[in-house]
Amino acid sequence: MTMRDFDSKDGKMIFAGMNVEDIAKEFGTPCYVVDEQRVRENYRNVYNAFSRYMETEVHYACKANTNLAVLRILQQEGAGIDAVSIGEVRTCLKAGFAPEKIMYTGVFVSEEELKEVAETGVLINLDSVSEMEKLARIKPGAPVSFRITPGVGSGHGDKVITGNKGAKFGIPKEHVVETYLRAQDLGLNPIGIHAHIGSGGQHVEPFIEEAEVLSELINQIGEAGIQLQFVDIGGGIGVPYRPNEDEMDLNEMASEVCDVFEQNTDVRKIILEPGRYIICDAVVLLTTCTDVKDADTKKYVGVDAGFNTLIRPAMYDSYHYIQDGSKFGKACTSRYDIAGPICETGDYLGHDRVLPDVEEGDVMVVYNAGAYGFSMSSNYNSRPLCAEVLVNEGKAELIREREQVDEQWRHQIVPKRLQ
Ligand SMILES: Cc1ncc(COP(=O)(O)O)c(C=O)c1O
Ligand SMILES: N[C@@H](CCCC[NH3+])C(=O)O
Repeated sequence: MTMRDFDSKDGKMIFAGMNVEDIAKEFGTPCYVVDEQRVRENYRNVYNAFSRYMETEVHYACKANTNLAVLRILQQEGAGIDAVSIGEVRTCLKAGFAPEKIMYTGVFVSEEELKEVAETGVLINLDSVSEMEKLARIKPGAPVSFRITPGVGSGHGDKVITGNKGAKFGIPKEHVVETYLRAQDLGLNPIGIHAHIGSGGQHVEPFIEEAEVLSELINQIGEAGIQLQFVDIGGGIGVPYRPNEDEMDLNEMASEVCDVFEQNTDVRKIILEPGRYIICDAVVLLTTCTDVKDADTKKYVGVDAGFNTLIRPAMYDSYHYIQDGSKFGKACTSRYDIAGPICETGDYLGHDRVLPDVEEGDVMVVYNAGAYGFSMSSNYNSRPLCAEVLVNEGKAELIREREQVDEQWRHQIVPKRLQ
């Protein structure tokens, strides 16, 4: 499979059965639009690929997108949750996830946050020795697992690789066994092991290497007298962002990774934490062309979404395919940079894109916008956070209202003497 693409009708793009221009007209732009059925399919793909081989739990990494409606859909599907903050834990509890379905994996966690998380009853996946010692005081006897640093990394760029030696995440693999024994001495109950090698990996091999490292550690921990109930290989499954890019073979990944655990360990339960794979291609960002500018050396399509709305191109130089949803399938005649309304030269959504003759008012569609799109958006330049819309069976519903400018003043205080 390659990148997901869409149908057209009368020159307009059809997303999940709806004309993107109609959605833009009804809800305004910029707005993120979620295809409910695709979220469900993506979840089922991961679950079905792995559950053929091992007892499987898919914990959606909700940092990718924490919209409550998206969380409800995944809760209905039977997903669990990977949460990184007390905010994410509370949001998922609000969405209806039972505490037993949520695993918390923080990094550099404050004692205050750890206490709050412990009170909710979710499983805590410890990231450091200090966090372990704190939790042993806060919640004696608590079941725990540990995030380990496997020395294997993979991802779409350096900024999102997490499993390499020296990374800020996890317990270095050389100290894993002593840490499990210490946890036991402190009265904690270690029941699992976890690693996450990075985000956006497109190759199976690093996941196999990760499984090999985890298997070796599971055995060493077993020899030290601690039998673990599950192995969690984290998230990181990439998706194609470019039209001809191939998808990583999920079935091959599942078969090879599970084979490593089955051949080498007694652990029969696997947890996965995909964020991107579940939500990325289920969402498009709609943004309206506000201006077409000829700037000597290049032409710009100016749009109403900048890096305040989608930061990935500016932050990681990430590629997002972009089409003119108002002239979908029409002959491409010009080359443009697509740039937003933020007062920074680095504010762009795409460089050098060949498109039909774009006109003001056209609805531009940014593909694969579901993962780390809205969840990384900001108020920079005092721009309100955008709307989110859910589409199902040809009907669109608002799932997040567009923020208003005055809502940005809510938490600010001007001292009396300055009033
Ligand atoms: C611990 C953990 N699990 C899962 C994920 C989800 O990663 P992805 O969205 O690439 O699947 C992340 C983010 O990189 C993470 O830090
Ligand atoms: N935010 C990154 C992925 C990192 C995930 C969190 N560890 C992205 O947009 O690709």
